[in-house]
Amino acid sequence: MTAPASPTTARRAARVPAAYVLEDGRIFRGQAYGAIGETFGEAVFNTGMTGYQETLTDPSYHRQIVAMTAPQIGNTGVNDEDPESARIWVAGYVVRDPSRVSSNWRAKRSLDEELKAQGIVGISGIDTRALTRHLREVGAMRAGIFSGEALADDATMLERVRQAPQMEGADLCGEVATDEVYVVPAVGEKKFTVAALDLGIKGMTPHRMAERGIEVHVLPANATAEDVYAVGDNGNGPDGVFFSNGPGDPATADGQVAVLREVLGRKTPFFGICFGNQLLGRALGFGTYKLKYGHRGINQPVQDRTTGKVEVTAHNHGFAVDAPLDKVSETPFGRVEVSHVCLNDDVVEGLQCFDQPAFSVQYHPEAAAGPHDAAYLFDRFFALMEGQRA
Ligand SMILES: NC(=O)CC[C@H](N)C(=O)O
Repeated sequence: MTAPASPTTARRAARVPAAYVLEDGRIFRGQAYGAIGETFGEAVFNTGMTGYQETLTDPSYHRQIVAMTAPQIGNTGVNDEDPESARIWVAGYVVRDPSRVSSNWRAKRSLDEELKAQGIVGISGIDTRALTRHLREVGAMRAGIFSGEALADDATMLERVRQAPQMEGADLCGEVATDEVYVVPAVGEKKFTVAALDLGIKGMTPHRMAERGIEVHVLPANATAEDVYAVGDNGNGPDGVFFSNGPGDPATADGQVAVLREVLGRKTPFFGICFGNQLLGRALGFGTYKLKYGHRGINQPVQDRTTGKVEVTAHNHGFAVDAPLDKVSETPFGRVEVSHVCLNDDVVEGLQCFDQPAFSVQYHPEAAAGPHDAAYLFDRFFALMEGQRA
């Protein structure tokens, strides 16, 4: 009779080799984590030390393979309260050291189990510092994770990665948004009604509005201006319009830009977050461009140029608005200023219209996960609607 395997031996036996293959030929080898198989997406990294559940379930990560720079992931397991949507959206997951123990009073299962249950292919045991430095130097690019039967010789895997679609030019918000309209009721007395275009909305966003007395009607990504103005009491249309975060290249979202131009033309109060900021930029006539490796994390310094204050903020974006920082721009919808800027790299992080009740930010005031410094932006939206009603 053989002695029972020690936990260490059992773990070793369970290890399945895996490879993380980048489009430029760099290969990291590790072990399968989560589901076994193959997956493709854009290689990006997230610097959050916490909030992995919110990251995994953020629809903006659709078609991206996310590497966590925090060395150990999974410590608090998975609960049923923190997801930002009904499923995990990342195309693949890359970690250094998966926690062997889930320890939290809210934990229902381990992260490994959750990744497996949702069929998310991941890899662990790779040098995520070297990976991140590489992506910072060379830029975000296509990648693939291969394990089990999918693990092949390097040339074959590389060829498969190079056949995957690029993020630039990808029109993805329709793939993650709701098909049906739904309503998030105001908490307490209802003060305003907002039509929110779901381009990949995170659950916390309507919640932040609802807790301020706003009833939020969440509309599919392909909603028309007519659909937007059908929201609200007595046929008067909504008190405000909101455009959410979302995956893909904002340059592809022509339909939504056309809707937004109609909203601006009617001077309805508007607030946009992330993808919504990029679309406000486009509606005003600015371009958007792909950043070298993007901003993804929960401690990015942003300056609110109207108050001079610096906020520590949550980010998840790979594209940005191309607007001048040093002057007020004249646009078909009046004067506009860059209201917020990232202090790491001077990327546009917010737009403020002067002749329109409209503004937007590139980062995440809903803070899920992340610091709450930017919560005042929901109050600004509320105040805009109050001003319009007065
Ligand atoms: N979180 C978002 O809304 C991301 C917007 C866009 N997909 C980008 O990567 O820049």
